[in-house]
Amino acid sequence: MSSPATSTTIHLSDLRLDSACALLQKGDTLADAADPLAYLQEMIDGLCELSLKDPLTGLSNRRHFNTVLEAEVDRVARSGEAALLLLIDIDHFKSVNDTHGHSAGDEVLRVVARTLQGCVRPMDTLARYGGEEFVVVLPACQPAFGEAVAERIRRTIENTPISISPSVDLHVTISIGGAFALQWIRSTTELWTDRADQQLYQAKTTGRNRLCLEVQPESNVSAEEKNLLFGHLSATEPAWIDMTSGTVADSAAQR
Ligand SMILES: Nc1nc2c(ncn2[C@@H]2O[C@H](COP(=O)(O)OP(=O)(O)OP(=O)(O)O)[C@@H](O)[C@H]2O)c(=O)[nH]1
Repeated sequence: MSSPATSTTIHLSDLRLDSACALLQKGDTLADAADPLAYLQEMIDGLCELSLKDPLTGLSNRRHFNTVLEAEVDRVARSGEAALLLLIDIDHFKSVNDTHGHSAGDEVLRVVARTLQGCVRPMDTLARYGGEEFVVVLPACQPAFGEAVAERIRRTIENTPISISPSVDLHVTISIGGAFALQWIRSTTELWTDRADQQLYQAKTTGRNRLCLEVQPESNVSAEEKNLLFGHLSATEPAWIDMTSGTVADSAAQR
């Protein structure tokens, strides 16, 4: 990590908890900085970012993703809107590491992450779930749209060359498993993720480089029951935007 006396820029990739603690304990180091308050603020911002982001790819990390997914489960239970969860796993990634080395593997992960980010909407949350696995939650996502997006993601990765050296371009494929949230029902992030994971397993075992989406489960809640469950909320809730059509709708009319 560069000395604060010479530079106030935090290099996140260099930031380690022990070095951050050492800096905080060393009062004279901060006093030497050109602007100790700005330096400290920058360090706090950097630590916050570290706690939310995966350092290799810059995507959200699994912890942050779980928080977003919890909120989405709540939203779907209240609004009955469709939402899709996709688990995305690079096929035979171990052989990339084994054949080309770990740093080539890291580059593949960075390029896949960037490419995936380009395939989803700003309102979607994409994260690195671990190792060579990524996850994305798509709020306000009707089944036909979800399938089209997932297939576009699969095809885009397949067609993206990944340069790991001046003379070597790699192509990788991904398997995708997806499941829609249970509308009107307060489920859990674990159950939702498990359903998507079963689909990913299906995609892997039936040949890889494919997409398996669970058929969206029918809601058993009748219109009358929805009114009983949520009718009392409509008087206090503001109008909201239907993200699928872009129209502003009265929340009561959606139920
Ligand atoms: N370069 C690199 N490799 C990683 C990282 N995290 C996990 N891996 C590697 O990812 C590989 C995952 O291998 P497997 O779980 O066998 O999966 P796979 O080879 O993709 O096979 P399938 O998923 O069945 O298609 C392992 O070799 C891990 O070491 C990372 O951050 N960087």
